[in-house]
Amino acid sequence: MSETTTSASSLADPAARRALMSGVAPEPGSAKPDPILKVDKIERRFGGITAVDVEHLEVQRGIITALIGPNGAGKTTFFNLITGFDKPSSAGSGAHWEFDGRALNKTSASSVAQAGMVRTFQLTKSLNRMTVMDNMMLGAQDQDGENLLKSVFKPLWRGQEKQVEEKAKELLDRFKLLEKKDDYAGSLSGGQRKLLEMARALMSDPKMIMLDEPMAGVNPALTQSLLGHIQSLRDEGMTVLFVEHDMHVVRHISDWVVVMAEGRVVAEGTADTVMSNQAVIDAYLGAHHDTDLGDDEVLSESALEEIEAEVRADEAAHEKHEGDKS
Ligand SMILES: Nc1ncnc2c1ncn2[C@@H]1O[C@H](COP(=O)(O)OP(=O)(O)OP(=O)(O)O)[C@@H](O)[C@H]1O
Repeated sequence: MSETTTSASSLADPAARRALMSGVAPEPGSAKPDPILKVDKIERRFGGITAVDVEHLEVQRGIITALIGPNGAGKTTFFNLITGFDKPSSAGSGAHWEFDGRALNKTSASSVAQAGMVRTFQLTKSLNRMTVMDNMMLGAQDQDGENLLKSVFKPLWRGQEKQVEEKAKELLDRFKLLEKKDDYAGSLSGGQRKLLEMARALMSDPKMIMLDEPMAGVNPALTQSLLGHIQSLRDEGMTVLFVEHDMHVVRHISDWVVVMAEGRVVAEGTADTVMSNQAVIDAYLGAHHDTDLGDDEVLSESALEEIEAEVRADEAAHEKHEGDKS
């Protein structure tokens, strides 16, 4: 891990994170003490729709920032734009973004990844047909993976196949996937896929990891484990930016929340601050009335432990049943 990331590891202390962000104005586009990402005038139109229209946004280094907003708010398009997977309509007329002091607006997805800003990718059909290990090694050797992914990752580890394999094994071990390394990725459960997506993104030693809905399709037992992994990454000094619909998750792990609606940043602040903000409530109510803006109690440690115990008991019963049959 780079010096930049480890130097921030004092932020493993929640009090230090609160102190760091306490002076930041809870308003759209507010300045951060040490921003790792700064975005200016980034706009994306699709025909008559303005999907993204972000005037200014800063993401603080070393903490977990959630990007939330109703369906169609522009969150995924924004991710695509800043990671070089899409180009802003405002390119050439003021669109500018820099990561860790380096301008990225004219670079490719591959250069963005090399600069240390890496996003997770969902397992697509061709990735499902590859083993877990091959998913990790994508681009390291002549794998027939997705060309896009290959072009992003290959330059990062050219000529270092042996070390790359060791690193892949270490990460799979960390994410409890090592014994699945020769299984097809398509055979993994929803939660294991999310772990694999995260592990694969970490292959390139990013300074910031961007997760698009890390909890979607994850069963309750793995939710706890995934949340723990995300928090550990932050505690080791990595910056995390994630899109999530589940407000309980957002409340539970975010140090800072950015809210988008109709392409714009409409609010920023701690989870408590933004969820009591009228603009946020209006944005959600306008888009979908049934949104539960979250109550952290639901994700209390004891509730999660109970769920985990239930799932373990279920698994044990299932294994016993299978054993009795054979
Ligand atoms: N390739 C595209 N062509 C046309 N319109 C698009 C395209 N991609 C996104 N859009 C539109 O841009 C807007 C923002 O979409 P986007 O997927 O970024 O929102 P989102 O906040 O990620 O939504 P969700 O939470 O539902 O994933 C939507 O109106 C969407 O229909």
